[in-house]
Amino acid sequence: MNKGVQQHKLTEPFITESGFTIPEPEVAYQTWGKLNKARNNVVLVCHALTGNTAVDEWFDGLFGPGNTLDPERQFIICTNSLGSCYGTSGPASINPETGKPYRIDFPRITIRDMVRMQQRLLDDLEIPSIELVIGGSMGGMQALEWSIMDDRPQAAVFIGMGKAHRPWAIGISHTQRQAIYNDPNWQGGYYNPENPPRRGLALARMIAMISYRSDTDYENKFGRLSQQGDDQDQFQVESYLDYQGQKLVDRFDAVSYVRLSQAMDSHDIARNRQSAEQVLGQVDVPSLVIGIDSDLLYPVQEQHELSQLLPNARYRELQSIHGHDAFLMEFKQMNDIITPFLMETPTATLSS
Ligand SMILES: CC(=O)SCCNC(=O)CCNC(=O)[C@H](O)C(C)(C)COP(=O)(O)OP(=O)(O)OC[C@H]1O[C@@H](n2cnc3c(N)ncnc32)[C@H](O)[C@@H]1OP(=O)(O)O
Ligand SMILES: N[C@@H](CCO)C(=O)O
Repeated sequence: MNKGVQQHKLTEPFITESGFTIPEPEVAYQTWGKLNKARNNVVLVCHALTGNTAVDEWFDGLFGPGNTLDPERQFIICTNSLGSCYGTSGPASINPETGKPYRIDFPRITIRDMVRMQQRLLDDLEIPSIELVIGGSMGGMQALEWSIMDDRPQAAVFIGMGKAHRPWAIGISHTQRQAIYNDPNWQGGYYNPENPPRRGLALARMIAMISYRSDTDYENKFGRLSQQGDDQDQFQVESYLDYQGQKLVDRFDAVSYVRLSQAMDSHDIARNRQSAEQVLGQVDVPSLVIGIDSDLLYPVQEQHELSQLLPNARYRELQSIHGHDAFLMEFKQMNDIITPFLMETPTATLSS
């Protein structure tokens, strides 16, 4: 667990959209800066699929005076998402009924469940207003649901996602889950904890890493260069993907990966509501929708569409060879785009 992570036990059980009760829900979170007297200088950052609460590590370039995240002025908070494996209730948490980790018995969850869990934490922390909610990818899906489900956000930034997970992204998620299910160690999700489905999870990450980057990025990084592998010469890109797969296996839980990717597939702001036009048409929060010109997973048409459906939104684009993951890398461009938006947004603490 990262230094600075706080564990918060919710007083009431948490019931998922699917009707499953988590009797002793916990939320892990981290904060930076101080809450002001009016308690309205809160910036809620929502992390992506395999992220954790350490915003200062994976959004480090957004921190600093005059940047998007400024702990001198803001109270920045990030919770580990429901279903993840960095401290918030998820498949690796202990099921009080059995005394063992839930694993595959942890239910399917949705992006809205994640938001409802965060709402409960912010209620307990007595936070009445959110100056800014921001996130990319799965984090952007949560930020968007926040702006629909809660009237606390005063401004919102959505990066690299759209109003719903489209079949292209669902298909890529499905392929990754199949890689996990097809690992002989998976055993329908009831695997021996000593023998988790490492190869399946590694393969899932490799597939994902192709969808997160771009042809130009890989061409520039690797070309057709080879290097010595375990038993033979291999292309550098092969070695890189093997490495990335292993790196995730060393830090992530396979069932969390399955449940979080299913949650992303559930993302559809129109689900069990009115049409997307009607739902988004009612969101009057000043919003910035950021696309990435090389994003293969969530192409910029999705962010254009979102910005057009939100009445108070503007669209900006990152120019990057890095593909979808650019939102975790192109910090200068992001600050240059986001800080003017914040300056023009009449939120309580920025304009005072
Ligand atoms: C507990 C935790 O740490 S959680 C960390 C939080 N993680 C997140 O929030 C997820 C979001 N982060 C990410 O997705 C990524 O870290 C990103 C997008 C920010 C950056 O991606 P990276 O993987 O660091 O960058 P990149 O694609 O250039 O890969 C660099 C790594 O590949 C390795 N690599 C590069 N070329 C090769 C090769 N040919 N063969 C083998 N390995 C290679 C590098 O040595 C480097 O290794 P390191 O990560 O151990 O330093
Ligand atoms: N690279 C991100 C996922 C892309 O949104 C992560 O590992 O969380």
